Amino acid sequence: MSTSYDREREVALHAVRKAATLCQAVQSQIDPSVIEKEDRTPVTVADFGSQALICNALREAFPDDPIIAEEDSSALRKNQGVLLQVTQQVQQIRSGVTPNTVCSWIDKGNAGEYSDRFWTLDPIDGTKGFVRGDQYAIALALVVDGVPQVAALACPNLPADLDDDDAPTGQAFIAVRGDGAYQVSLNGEDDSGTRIHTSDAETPANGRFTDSFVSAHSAHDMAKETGQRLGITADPIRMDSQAKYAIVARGDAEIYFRLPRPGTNYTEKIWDHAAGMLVVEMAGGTVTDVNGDPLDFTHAPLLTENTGIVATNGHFHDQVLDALEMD
Ligand SMILES: Nc1ncnc2c1ncn2[C@@H]1O[C@H](COP(=O)(O)O)[C@@H](OP(=O)(O)O)[C@H]1O
Ligand SMILES: [Mg+2]
Ligand SMILES: [Mg+2]
Ligand SMILES: [Mg+2]
Repeated sequence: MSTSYDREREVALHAVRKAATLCQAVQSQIDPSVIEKEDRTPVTVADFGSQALICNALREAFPDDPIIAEEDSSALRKNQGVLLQVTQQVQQIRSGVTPNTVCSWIDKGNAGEYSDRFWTLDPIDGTKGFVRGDQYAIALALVVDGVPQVAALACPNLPADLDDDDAPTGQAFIAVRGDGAYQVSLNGEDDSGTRIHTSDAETPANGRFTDSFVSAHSAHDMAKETGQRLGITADPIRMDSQAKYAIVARGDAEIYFRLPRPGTNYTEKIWDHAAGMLVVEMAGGTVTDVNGDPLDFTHAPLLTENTGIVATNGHFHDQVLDALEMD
């Protein structure tokens, strides 16, 4: 029996659109008040505000669904000035909300561990890009029995056409397993959007690959050498956030490499990949780790069974894995 996820799709799209409005308002300010977390990574007013709005929207629509999200309110409760800023931003969309309620909405995202049906949320993916004024994403996915089924990926700074400087920016990517992937204007009223497909290139040669803007997040040298072995001559498209999955899904690049840096053993987080992976798969692409294994979401919040990520247009995935020459 197939399950319809129409309501989940609608709620997810609406929630990421509202969160994007908040993020755009914060990004237009000069100082987005960065806090450093205990792991020394940055978080901003917009990360917290986005998580509060989306968790509340999910709480209202699906009160029984756990949410595994990146942020929690502990750093915020210790910083009343920033909490006030977050509350003011959330009030632009949900008037009258108090700081305490904002914190409780954020912490609705702290389900922490795997269950048969849960949402996973990255309220801002690519916070470093967000702070720089570059690409970032708001990434929400519903995972059922360990498999992402619904994805809403908002990319507020992504142009409709990467090669056109005048193209309008602000896209959302929506995918439901078995039902294709769609690009929807972030700021418009149309919820259906346009179906997207990965590139139809049958060989990687002369294609393009994308990897992280931040060299600490993925081995740039290894990606470049692998690209050269595959006959790719174009410069990599270095970009923050799951916007990388989006550009593979709509055919602007053939490959996304996220390669572990030698000597490090970082474990990827589910919210950095669940939504993007589903968008690529439903656009015709393939996503595995560097060993060719499928991403395993049953160890949420971490992808403990996987090492690195490779996403391709789906036409030469094995060839790309072979070229990686991982030992
Ligand atoms: N050493 C590391 N290796 C790989 N990914 C890392 C990392 N340190 C942090 N990250 C993750 O990389 C994400 C950003 O990816 P990208 O470089 O593709 O934009 C971050 O998401 P957040 O920005 O949501 O914290 C964070 O979860
Ligand atoms: Mg982070
Ligand atoms: Mg992230
Ligand atoms: Mg984040």
